[in-house]
Amino acid sequence: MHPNALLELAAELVDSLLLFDAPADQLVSQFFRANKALGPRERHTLAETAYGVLRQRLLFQHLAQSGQGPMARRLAILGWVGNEAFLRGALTEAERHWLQQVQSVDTTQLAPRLRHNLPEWLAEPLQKRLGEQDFWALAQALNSPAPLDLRVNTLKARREDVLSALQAQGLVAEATPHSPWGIRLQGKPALNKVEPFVQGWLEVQDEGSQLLALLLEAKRGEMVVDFCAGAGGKTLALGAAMRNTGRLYAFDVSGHRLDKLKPRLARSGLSNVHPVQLAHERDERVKRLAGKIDRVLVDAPCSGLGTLRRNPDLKWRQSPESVRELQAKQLAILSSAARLLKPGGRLVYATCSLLDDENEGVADAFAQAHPQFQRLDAAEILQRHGQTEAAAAALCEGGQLRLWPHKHHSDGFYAAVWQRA
Ligand SMILES: C[S@@+](CC[C@H](N)C(=O)[O-])C[C@H]1O[C@@H](n2cnc3c(N)ncnc32)[C@H](O)[C@@H]1O
Repeated sequence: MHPNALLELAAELVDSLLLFDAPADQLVSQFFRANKALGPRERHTLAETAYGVLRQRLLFQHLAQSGQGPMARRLAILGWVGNEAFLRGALTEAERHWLQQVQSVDTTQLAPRLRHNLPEWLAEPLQKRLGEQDFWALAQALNSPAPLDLRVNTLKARREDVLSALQAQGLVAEATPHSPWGIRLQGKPALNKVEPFVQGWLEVQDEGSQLLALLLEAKRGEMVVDFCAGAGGKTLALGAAMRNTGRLYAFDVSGHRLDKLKPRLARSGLSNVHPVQLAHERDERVKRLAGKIDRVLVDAPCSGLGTLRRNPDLKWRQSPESVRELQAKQLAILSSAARLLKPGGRLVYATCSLLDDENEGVADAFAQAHPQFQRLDAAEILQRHGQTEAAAAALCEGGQLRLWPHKHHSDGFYAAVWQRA
């Protein structure tokens, strides 16, 4: 494709993402469906360029004030991820001159908001919690692309064997440091051409997300509920940990998300999973199972701000109001899900948010209202699964799992664990 045609498409995509009327990944998929002729390399350039603009939106909008022509084109030029010589082939003489000028701006001297590229309502609590040095390390990590993490389906394969199979295919793969099921791949190979993936030995899953499932320690033959199962990322990990025995309910209010679980279940070889669409968290089907369940995972709907490396649009689509609404929902779901547990049963509350309000805030409010639930130390659980005492402690704060992209190289995650007395 001619460089200018690709740049124009990038500008069109940037324009549509900046309306923020739907999640960026959905808009990108829609865009590719409407432009079927695009090859894999062109798709990569378009998606990464648009995501780059979302990540550094404040800086790029500031720098783009000086140029001419449509704003979206200027933003696409600034965010361009791909061959620079190719980009130059798309630029007019005036644009080349402008780009040279902006590239010489010393960005370290710009206002803080133009350097961290976070909305103030988000930057402020993070800065307060983490202190200057960690805050800037976090901001930098959040504005970088995430690695590709995979989880080995232990029902079908062992991690050592999968690593060898991936390396035999010429891929650079290594075991993740914390999850006993994880593999980190270098680059972004097309997984549908990777044999161990085709065989159902692997699922895409961030290492942190794997640790949330691990904290439940689901066992053979148990009754387990994944209360907010969505498309089943954690359900699949739990089903494999249960060695495909017992009964694993995958609850969710979204039929659309549960529909996405079904083909993944078929690939995984699991037959112990029962997807159930709930009307809401106090659904009759939840009440019928009250007191009967061994383990419940509540991977609550949240702001998703821990996944900004993958979903940079979320920082512009969330607000203090949306976080407040989520907090109330999280507490309602957790309180309802807790009723499912037998005495001695385990409850895990988890989010992929960075904010205390959605994490410790909700867990503390739940704990106060439910004295029959006793806290378990997440670090102790992780030590039972291959982490040294020091490594487990470094993943936790006050007995709760607290993963940060700049420290742990996973998405940001939180989890609290309780046992029903
Ligand atoms: C963080 S996502 C779950 C991701 C999923 N566990 C995974 O690993 O792929 C949260 C899910 O909660 C669901 N949800 C929202 N409100 C709910 C409710 N009242 N009861 C149960 N699930 C709910 C959403 O539909 C969404 O799929």
